[in-house]
Amino acid sequence: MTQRLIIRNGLFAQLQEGLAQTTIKGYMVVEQDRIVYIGETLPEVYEQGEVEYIDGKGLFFMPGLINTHGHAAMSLLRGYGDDMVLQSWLQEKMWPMEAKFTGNDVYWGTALSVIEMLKGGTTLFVDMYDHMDQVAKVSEESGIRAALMRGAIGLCSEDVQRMKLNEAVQFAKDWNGQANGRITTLLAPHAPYTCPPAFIEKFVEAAHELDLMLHTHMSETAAEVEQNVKEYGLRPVAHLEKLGLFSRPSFIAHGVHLNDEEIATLAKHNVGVSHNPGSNLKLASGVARVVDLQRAGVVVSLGTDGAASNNNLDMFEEMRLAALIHKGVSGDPTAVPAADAMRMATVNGARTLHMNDVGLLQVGMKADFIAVDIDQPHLYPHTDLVSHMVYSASAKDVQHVWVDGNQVVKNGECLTMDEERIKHEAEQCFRNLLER
Ligand SMILES: CSC[C@H]1O[C@@H](n2cnc3c(O)ncnc32)[C@H](O)[C@@H]1O
Ligand SMILES: [Zn+2]
Repeated sequence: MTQRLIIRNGLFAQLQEGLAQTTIKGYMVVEQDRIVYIGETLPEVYEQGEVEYIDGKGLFFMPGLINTHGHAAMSLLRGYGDDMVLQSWLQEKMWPMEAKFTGNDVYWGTALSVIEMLKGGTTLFVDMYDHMDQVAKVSEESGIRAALMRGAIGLCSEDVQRMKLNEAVQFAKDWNGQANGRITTLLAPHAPYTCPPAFIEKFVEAAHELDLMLHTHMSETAAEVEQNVKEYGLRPVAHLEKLGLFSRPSFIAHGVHLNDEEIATLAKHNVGVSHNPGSNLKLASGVARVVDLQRAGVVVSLGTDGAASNNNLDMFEEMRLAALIHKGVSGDPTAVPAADAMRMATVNGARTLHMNDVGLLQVGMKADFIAVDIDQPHLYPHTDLVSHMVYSASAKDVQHVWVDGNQVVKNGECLTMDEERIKHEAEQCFRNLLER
């Protein structure tokens, strides 16, 4: 028997570039894990057999948000190191605490982030961390879609580097395609300033062998660019290009400090950029050249980074920041219009990850979508709902969430995770970390 869901009286976001309208009023039909119909009227054939109906009145349906860069377990360190620049934040606050993290800490920290993300409308998240089996386990149990990788910092002996590479490869092999295809794996040398060139080359080699994408932090701060030039005689883009990183499908996090030539190189190799405006502002790293990147043809998506540098995982806030700051820095009010910001948080995330069946409400796509409660004072009048999602809404307005055709959030409550238990365990983990 086909499991069919029909949403009627709904307003559905249409973000395909070049379309005249940004919403359709009417019906959406989902069968199993796919969208099979969207339109103003409902063909009779869909009403036959067993059907679950949802009344979409007062709801705005849009693709699930795609968070293309983060470290979920870092939610345990939210508020632990505020108001610092990247290098001292990492060296003085994050790394000493992370060195004490166990698998149990990563499990509960990740669960805390995943429930925040699901309740806030994120249906696919990218995660780079350690103890990745725990991250995969949370992803499998919660029903979220995930692109996961063991991040490797190479500031250690060659033996430890080898161990980290093996772990990264083993994790990628074990989990790729698991959870009914909801988990995808990648490889991730952490950054050019934490990974010696030979170590990065080994990741590139492994990515070729296993046919995996690569992801890394790059050009986040001016100091990092300067250090790269001093150490290797090249800016980070040329350095990573020389090491072959862009010979694989890849995307970088941040890309704040890029010159014109570097932007052209990223475009040439089809390297995506995960723009993390909240984290870049909080760590005082700067503002990425998003308009120039887009003009050059680079796919720009949005990420939150970890909750310790953001300090939440609200992708609505990232859309709003992206739409606002580039107007501010350019003096051009047309920079990053609302529909562009929403594309960055949805379909561009999918393109960044080379996934062609998520990110849009379109026939044939996976049923990863969310319903936002638009019957709220801050979302009236219903002039332009795409504009409202970017400039006025927040994670708190998300009412229902589906991933892979399964409802995971209903009336604002996560159906797949035990919120009270997660909050309790995460608090315990943090207290225990302080004492260890
Ligand atoms: C090796 S796992 C990931 C590693 O990345 C660190 N991290 C978190 N946020 C950032 C950032 O903005 N730039 C660089 N590195 C970051 C995190 O603390 C983990 O150690
Ligand atoms: Zn990061």
